[in-house]
Amino acid sequence: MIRVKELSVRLGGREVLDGVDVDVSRGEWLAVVGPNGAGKSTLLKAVMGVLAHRGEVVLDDRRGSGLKPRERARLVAYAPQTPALPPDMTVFDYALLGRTPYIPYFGRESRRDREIIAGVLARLGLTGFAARRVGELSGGERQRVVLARALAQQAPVLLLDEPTTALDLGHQQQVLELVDRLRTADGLTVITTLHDLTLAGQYADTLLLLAGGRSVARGRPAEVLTGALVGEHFDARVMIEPGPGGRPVVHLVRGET
Ligand SMILES: Nc1ncnc2c1ncn2[C@@H]1O[C@H](COP(=O)(O)OP(=O)(O)OP(=O)(O)O)[C@@H](O)[C@H]1O
Repeated sequence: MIRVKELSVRLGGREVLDGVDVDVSRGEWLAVVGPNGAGKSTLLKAVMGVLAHRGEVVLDDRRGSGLKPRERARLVAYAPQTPALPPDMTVFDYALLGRTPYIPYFGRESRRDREIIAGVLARLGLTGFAARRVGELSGGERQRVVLARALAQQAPVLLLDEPTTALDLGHQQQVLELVDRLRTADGLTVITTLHDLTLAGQYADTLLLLAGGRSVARGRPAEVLTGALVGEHFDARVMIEPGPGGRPVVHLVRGET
């Protein structure tokens, strides 16, 4: 579904991604993990086609560079880490922007578009927020609204940049479970960046560990979340043990005092 070959991105005179390969099958969930500045967001932006890059991005057998904006928006939905939100827009109208690729030029949204938005808001626990202005929301509420816009696109590929950072424990679980349900029910292909390594290991099929713009490990959660790899690339002292379903749980270990 997504094939990335030899992807390199140069920003500020520096290679921030350097020859990265990614293969994600239809219905697969890939979590991109790595330390701050590793290039995770850059990878998502390049796959989304909003950053100049070298190398090849193929989405559903089509070269990413050949897609027109509306075609791309029907194929890939992207929820950025820190989007600029128009503060006076209502939650409903902001989520409705996700339907733009389906609304005719100079046309209006259909009743079906409005039903889809109502459904997405309900699934994210946002029904009561529909008439609120996005500038008046908390960080976690805003994050769910950004996700609502992406889900409203009903694209077969979902790129989520740190979808849970501002969310409390329950909402983290709600959002990741929802993405997982959509993936299994509708066959969505998902790439998320995630700082929480335990969550990444619990939900994703495959992990890609980036460090310094390069791919340093790729595989099943237990193959990537090892003490050696996490210790080396995050410069962290951790204890890793098998959790639910044998998937690893990563604990930070306090140093000697
Ligand atoms: N517009 C830019 N100009 C110059 N350098 C940039 C630009 N955007 C990003 N970078 C640099 O590229 C590197 C990769 O950034 P990126 O946002 O992809 O990292 P990340 O892995 O997502 O980090 P984090 O975990 O902190 O979100 C960083 O060193 C960053 O400073």
